[in-house]
Amino acid sequence: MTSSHLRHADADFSSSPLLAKYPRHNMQDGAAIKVGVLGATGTVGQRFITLLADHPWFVLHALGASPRSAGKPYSAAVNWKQATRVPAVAKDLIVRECKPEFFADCAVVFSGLDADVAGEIEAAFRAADLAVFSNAKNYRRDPHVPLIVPYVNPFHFALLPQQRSLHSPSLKKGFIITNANCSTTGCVIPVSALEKAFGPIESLLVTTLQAISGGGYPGVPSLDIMDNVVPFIGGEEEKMEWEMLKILGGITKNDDGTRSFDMHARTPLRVSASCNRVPVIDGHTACISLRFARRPPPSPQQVREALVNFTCDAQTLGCPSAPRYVISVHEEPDRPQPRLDRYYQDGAGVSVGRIRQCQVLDIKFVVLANNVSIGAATSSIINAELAVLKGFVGSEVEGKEKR
Ligand SMILES: NC(=O)C1=CN([C@@H]2O[C@H](COP(=O)(O)OP(=O)(O)OC[C@H]3O[C@@H](n4cnc5c(N)ncnc54)[C@H](OP(=O)(O)O)[C@@H]3O)[C@@H](O)[C@H]2O)C=CC1
Ligand SMILES: N[C@@H](CC(=O)OP(=O)(O)O)C(=O)O
Repeated sequence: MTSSHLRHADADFSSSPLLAKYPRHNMQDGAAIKVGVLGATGTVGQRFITLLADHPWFVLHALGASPRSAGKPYSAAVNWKQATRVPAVAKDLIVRECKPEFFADCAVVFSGLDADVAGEIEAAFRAADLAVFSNAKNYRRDPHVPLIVPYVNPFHFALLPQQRSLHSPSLKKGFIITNANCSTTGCVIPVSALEKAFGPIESLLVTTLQAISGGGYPGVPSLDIMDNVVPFIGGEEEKMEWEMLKILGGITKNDDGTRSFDMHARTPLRVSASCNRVPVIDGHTACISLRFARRPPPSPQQVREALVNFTCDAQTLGCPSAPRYVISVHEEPDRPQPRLDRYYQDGAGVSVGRIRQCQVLDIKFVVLANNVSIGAATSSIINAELAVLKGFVGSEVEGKEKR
């Protein structure tokens, strides 16, 4: 085991010819990349449809949902819950069953499938050599599947060639990439910014206040959540505790030439999470306290500056869905708040406030992230944009050579 640990520096695509092929502005007709959405009628699926309707590179080509919805035009199948109307590009598309043959022309397939069915369906799509970007939890722990938060660890794309070659039979274009649990995503973005600025974080305690939409539609019954807080979300705490380690962890090159995720190659972090459901429609809040490895730790003012100045590859490379600013830092003592801050950067950014000293660990603060946008659909879309820029989409060769 061991040897080199890959870091952000490995992800150098600044000279990629694909940047010239897929510029920031809209592409000419015919050059767009056809995409499909599985689970298109759900909470996350509807956010995909809204975001993809105006996407400069991707064009909606095929939609899938359960056999209950299949065969109907999208506008008839969906129980649309967005403030805007069903986009014209989607409303007349006939919803398909989630079978690879209906998506064969798609270079990218986004999945907002219910986790009860995502496992088998996503595996079938990958086996059909399709590139799948999933929101579901099923493959997040898979040792060959990158768990990517686009502002944090795009260098984990380096595992894709191995996923393709170890698949039986080996794949030319297909793979599965997952994004993280929505609460994990909101937390790991500021945490990675602090790690980048001040080095490893040793311990992290987090208490979440999670929106109802996190449970999909219709989710928690109104009589359970109105006038109430439910101090349990099945499986959520465990996911937050290990997902952060996989995301912040490194990649180890083994003696036999294969690569593995190594949770502790880059971080000594230990996480303890307490998760609560609250009567908020969208936007997960998390109260975080953490301890840095370095002594003395940074001051609250230094933490503030590091968060304000955070930038990432998705921005500098020109991913069209990357926000201009990733982290908004509030000085007001009563922010962030879900109702006021969940649409920061159209839901693609996160809001941080109440940065102060912690009397037990080092620093504490509050973070708010839109669970349906950066917590789900927006992350998948930016991951796909990064995959295009890295040459992993629609290409058998380029992705193997660029990392
Ligand atoms: N909501 C959120 O904030 C987040 C959700 N996620 C994850 O994203 C995924 C989707 O979540 P969400 O949108 O909230 O869930 P919803 O329950 O709102 O939507 C589920 C989707 O799956 C489809 N579906 C259900 N059964 C089948 C089947 N047998 N075959 C094919 N499709 C089926 C539904 O289609 P139909 O309408 O026809 O029943 C629907 O489109 C889940 O895995 C969830 O854990 C991840 C991060 C955040
Ligand atoms: N469980 C989260 C949303 C979600 O679906 O998470 P996951 O994709 O990790 O199962 C919530 O209820 O807010």
